[in-house]
Amino acid sequence: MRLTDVTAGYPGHPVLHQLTAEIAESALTSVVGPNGSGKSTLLAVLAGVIRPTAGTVTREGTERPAFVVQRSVVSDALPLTVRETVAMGRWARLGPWRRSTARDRAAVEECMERLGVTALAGRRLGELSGGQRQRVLVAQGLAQESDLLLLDEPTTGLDVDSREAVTEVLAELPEQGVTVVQATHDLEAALRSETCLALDDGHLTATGPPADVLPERITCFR
Ligand SMILES: Nc1ncnc2c1ncn2[C@@H]1O[C@H](COP(=O)(O)OP(=O)(O)OP(=O)(O)O)[C@@H](O)[C@H]1O
Repeated sequence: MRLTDVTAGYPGHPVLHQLTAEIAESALTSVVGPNGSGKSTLLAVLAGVIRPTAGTVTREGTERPAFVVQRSVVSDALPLTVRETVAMGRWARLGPWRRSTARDRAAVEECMERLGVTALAGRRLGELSGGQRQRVLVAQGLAQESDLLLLDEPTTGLDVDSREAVTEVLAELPEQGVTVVQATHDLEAALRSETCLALDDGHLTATGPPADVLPERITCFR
């Protein structure tokens, strides 16, 4: 996936400025940088949610990207159970009658299992703690089985065990042919990635292996 001279943002507020970057296929990439540097905006551009006002984004895959947003974006009032929320990840794959198959149901159970939320399957999303909800959203993203998984701060606010579990799952996906891009303030998670893209004020300031990119940017992590 390649971005060439991409300028993008919000009406009257450009955030990314002529950004050129390459995202390796079947690899885990972390986007790092201070608050407001444009990480979420970059993910939204990669997801196709925000269209660049200039420049181009090219990608080989044709599958719809799976985009896991920050948990704060999801309303507490949604009357959905955990299982129903994860099953929403299958919607794009359902046939014309919107009927789920045994394969769909198995994928939902497997993703809940991988994220350790099976015991919560019947609970309403609004009743969960922030960390539990975060894991459910990651499970929904996995259930889409896209070849491109984009995640906005997937480990923020998780306890140590949950953080490690999510980081482990994300690190395994590239072996299965999935390109994973996460925006993160989690140093451990960034260290597990193959490549880091560092943003500052909408500009790409560094790109390369974590050992090269992270030491000078340690203040971006909390
Ligand atoms: N919906 C919006 N409308 C207008 N401006 C926005 C909107 N969302 C974000 N911005 C602005 O765009 C800039 C980049 O925000 P973005 O959320 O991409 O940063 P970020 O690096 O993800 O930050 P954080 O680490 O705090 O999540 C900020 O100046 C922010 O105020």
